[in-house]
Amino acid sequence: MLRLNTRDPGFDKAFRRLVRDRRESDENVARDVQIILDDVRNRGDAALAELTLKYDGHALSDDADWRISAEACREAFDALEPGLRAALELAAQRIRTYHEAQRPADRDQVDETGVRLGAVWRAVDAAGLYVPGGRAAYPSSLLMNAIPAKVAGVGRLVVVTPTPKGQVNPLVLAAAHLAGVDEVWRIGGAQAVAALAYGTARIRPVDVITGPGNAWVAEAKRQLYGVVGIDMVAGPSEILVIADGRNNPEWIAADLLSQAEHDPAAQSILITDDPLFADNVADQVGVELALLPTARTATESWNSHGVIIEVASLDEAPALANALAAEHVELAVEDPEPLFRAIRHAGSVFLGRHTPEAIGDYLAGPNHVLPTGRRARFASGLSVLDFMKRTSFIQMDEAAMRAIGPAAIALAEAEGLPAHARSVELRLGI
Ligand SMILES: NC(=O)c1ccc[n+]([C@@H]2O[C@H](COP(=O)([O-])OP(=O)(O)OC[C@H]3O[C@@H](n4cnc5c(N)ncnc54)[C@H](O)[C@@H]3O)[C@@H](O)[C@H]2O)c1
Ligand SMILES: N[C@H](CO)Cc1c[nH]c[nH+]1
Ligand SMILES: [Zn+2]
Repeated sequence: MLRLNTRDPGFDKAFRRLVRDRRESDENVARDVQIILDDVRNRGDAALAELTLKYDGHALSDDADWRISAEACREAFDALEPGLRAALELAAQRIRTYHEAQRPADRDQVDETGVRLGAVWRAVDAAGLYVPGGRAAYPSSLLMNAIPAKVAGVGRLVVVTPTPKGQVNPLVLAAAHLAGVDEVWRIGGAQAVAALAYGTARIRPVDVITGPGNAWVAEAKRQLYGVVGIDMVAGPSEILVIADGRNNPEWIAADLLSQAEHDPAAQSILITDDPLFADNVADQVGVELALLPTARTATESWNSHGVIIEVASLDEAPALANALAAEHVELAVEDPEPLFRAIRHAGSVFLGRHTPEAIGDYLAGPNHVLPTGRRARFASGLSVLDFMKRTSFIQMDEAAMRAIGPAAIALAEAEGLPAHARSVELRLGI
């Protein structure tokens, strides 16, 4: 864990390094991913089977090894223990309600020159939904992917999720049934993203790939953008907690570890104006790590990427947070509003002492698939719009052409494109 103090002379340099380390993508991962993508593109299912055996220890032999049937998903849902079923249904209902409000409106208007113009929104035909499953299984990510896709009106929803050592997570299947997913394939990592993008003999390609994953998954999506659409790059989790000294250190330590336990590459950062509180949180992290079943991953993450930054005043925090542009930002203070107004770059913000990030992971309503690696500077969390695209339209009559056509002719001639000019002139009888 790295301890910094904004009053130290070396702070600016150390902070710049911290920011730079988050921005740079790992060259080794990029190279390995490119090899995997090429392999799946060239050899299709044979490459998928080899890579799945290599990385997941799962043999893809008969059909049931490849794909989970709709019936198996329904059976998993029917077999759910009532408490878990109620929790899953509550999460689905809250996520659906939140995302239904994101449905965009079409535009259709006639302007003052008589030109009709506007835009219509249409869903993509097929979406590939990545549901992580390496270290842990993520039924919550299935809901976060599939529900906005359904709300958008996507015709074909294709889930890919790894089943390490052949172990299928029943809650993922139950969530697939609840959300109305069409296909569930037992593949993961960069190879699954490649299969969705290029298609194979077994798997038909999709138009857009969404969802979170580890460094290999995130890099695969990044490299395949253009072959398919993607939501954004949602890689190893990050949390930045801005907390004053009046918090319970146990709560804040748990919040930091809630993201550290996802991945050794995850990052947890605390910014506080109280040095004693900083010490207490650091101690508490040690205490909680000793009790955590996920301690191995969380310890690696905290030791390699954990940071505590002491500031003279919390007024310094927004500038630091904006430079880090973290996936999640918690504002653990009495009145979070002034800090919230100053946070410009964050995937999602959690306001006040009683709003732990983990509640957003499961069922608050907003999407938990969020940009990482400082991409919150330009990207947003997954939404209904990621499954849709906008087609603009224009309709003219003769009068409208007389009003704006001559300007088009002038511009076409200025660009040296006479066929463009001619196509307008003819309609003006020139
Ligand atoms: N940003 C977000 O919105 C968000 C949301 C949820 C989860 N996450 C992140 O999702 C990730 C889940 O990771 P996970 O590993 O548990 O599951 P995962 O499904 O993302 O990755 C597992 C796959 O990674 C591939 N892989 C593992 N090691 C590899 C290697 N050395 N070379 C090539 N491929 C390799 C394998 O193919 C394996 O199937 C975590 O990083 C978590 O923080 C992010
Ligand atoms: N924190 C993750 C996003 O970075 C989402 C998640 C799912 N389950 C638990 N957490
Ligand atoms: Zn989480």
